[in-house]
Amino acid sequence: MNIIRTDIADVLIIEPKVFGDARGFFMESWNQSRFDAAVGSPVRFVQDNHSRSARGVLRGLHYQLPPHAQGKLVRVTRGVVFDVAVDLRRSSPTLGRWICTELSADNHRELWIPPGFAHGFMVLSDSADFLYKTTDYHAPDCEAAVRWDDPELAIAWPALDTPPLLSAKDQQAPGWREARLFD
Ligand SMILES: Cc1cn([C@H]2C[C@H](O)[C@@H](COP(=O)(O)OP(=O)(O)O[C@H]3O[C@@H](C)C(=O)[C@@H](O)[C@H]3O)O2)c(=O)[nH]c1=O
Repeated sequence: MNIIRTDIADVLIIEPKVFGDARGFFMESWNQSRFDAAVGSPVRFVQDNHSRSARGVLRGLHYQLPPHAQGKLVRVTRGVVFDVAVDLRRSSPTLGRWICTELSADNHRELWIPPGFAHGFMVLSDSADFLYKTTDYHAPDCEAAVRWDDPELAIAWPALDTPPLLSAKDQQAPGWREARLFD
């Protein structure tokens, strides 16, 4: 597997080794010892999630606060998404900065987003299956969100021909200035 360090410390792009043959392909989508070595410390995942979304759906920007902050290892098994992680760590030199990458069934890329980040994605294909592992359980009382289009964050979302489709919750998400940060 190939590890790409990003401009934000601790956020990693992972490219698994893909073995293609006449039948199709094989890859290890997660290998604990290699993954832990790349991250530099042991990571314990407790939940696997799968969502399906149509073109133009935007989910985000989401996070859970302590004591149920989540690290997420995210990937796409059908379609293409534009994926974003925003640094919410108060003491980080990159607080308020974001990184983005395209994740697709074809590029097999995975993104490791440690605890302390908001995460979201926009679907660029007709449909996308989004799979991710999390380091803590879903805890509705700890859920938080930041507006996807906050002007201060200025995330360079791809332009689509229609406005993105958001959940009611995401339409009411607070702006960056009101966002709860991680100490
Ligand atoms: C996230 C989650 C949701 N749910 C339920 C709650 C709700 O009824 C339904 C849909 O939830 P949401 O609208 O929050 O789903 P969604 O907007 O897909 O939320 C996800 O968005 C991406 C960007 C993330 O980073 C994830 O951590 C998660 O927040 O699923 C669970 O049961 N377990 C979970 O872990």
